[in-house]
Amino acid sequence: MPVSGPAVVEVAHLTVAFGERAVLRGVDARVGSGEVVAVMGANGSGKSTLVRAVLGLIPADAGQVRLFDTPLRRFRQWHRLGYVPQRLGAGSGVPATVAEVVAAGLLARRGLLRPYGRGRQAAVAGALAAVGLADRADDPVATLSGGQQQRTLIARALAGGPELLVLDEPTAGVDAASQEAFAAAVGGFVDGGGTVLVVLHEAGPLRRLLTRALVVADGRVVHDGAVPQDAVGYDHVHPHGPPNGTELGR
Ligand SMILES: Nc1ncnc2c1ncn2[C@@H]1O[C@H](COP(=O)(O)OP(=O)(O)OP(=O)(O)O)[C@@H](O)[C@H]1O
Repeated sequence: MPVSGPAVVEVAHLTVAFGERAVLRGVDARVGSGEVVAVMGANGSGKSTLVRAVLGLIPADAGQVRLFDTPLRRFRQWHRLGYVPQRLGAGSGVPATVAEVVAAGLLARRGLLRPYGRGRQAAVAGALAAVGLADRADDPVATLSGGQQQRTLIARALAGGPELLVLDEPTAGVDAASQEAFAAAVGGFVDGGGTVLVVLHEAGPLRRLLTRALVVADGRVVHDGAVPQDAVGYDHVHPHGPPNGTELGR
């Protein structure tokens, strides 16, 4: 693989267990500046756990995570990251508009943008335009389709002007129009020099943007390199190979 830019995410020997059950078993991974890296693998293989541990949302049992060359425990520059979780917490009961949800993405920028200032409004409008939802700004988010709600979350992540976007299965169950709008928004982010770490079942509309794929199986990275042609996962991932630590296609 070509050497990428300075490390944005570095993971070494990362181990996470829930109770007795090890879900990540010594994962090593690196995402360089400007890369668009997919994390692929079967249901339950540990993909979400990996990105959540990278973000410090769940504690690691062993190993190290560095973000922007800083150990996770000392990392404070959260405005440099945008995170889109698997889905909008449904049923929060808060009747927020699309613009309000997106504005929440600016909270990490507190102090840089005044609450109701023009800079803030422009950041919200720009992020909504990037995902093709400019005309829905004032609608309650609950009235949007699932795909449009997912785009709202991406706009929220983009609004703060992050350098790294972390996306967890952003296109799962999303209609084709939203998938294309999503791919265009990520493409614009990447063209502007952004770095992306994205959990995916299949490359789908992001394929042209992906620079590399990490395939996770049973808590280990079993492939780090070219993006697989087919949906990865299920039981056919490398069924005849050695049980762990092996790279596909070499
Ligand atoms: N908070 C938790 N407590 C206990 N077990 C968990 C927790 N989070 C995840 N797990 C378990 O860890 C394993 C890996 O889950 P994870 O969500 O990382 O998988 P995934 O590869 O992202 O799967 P999917 O493709 O279905 O989203 C699963 O067996 C899951 O049940």
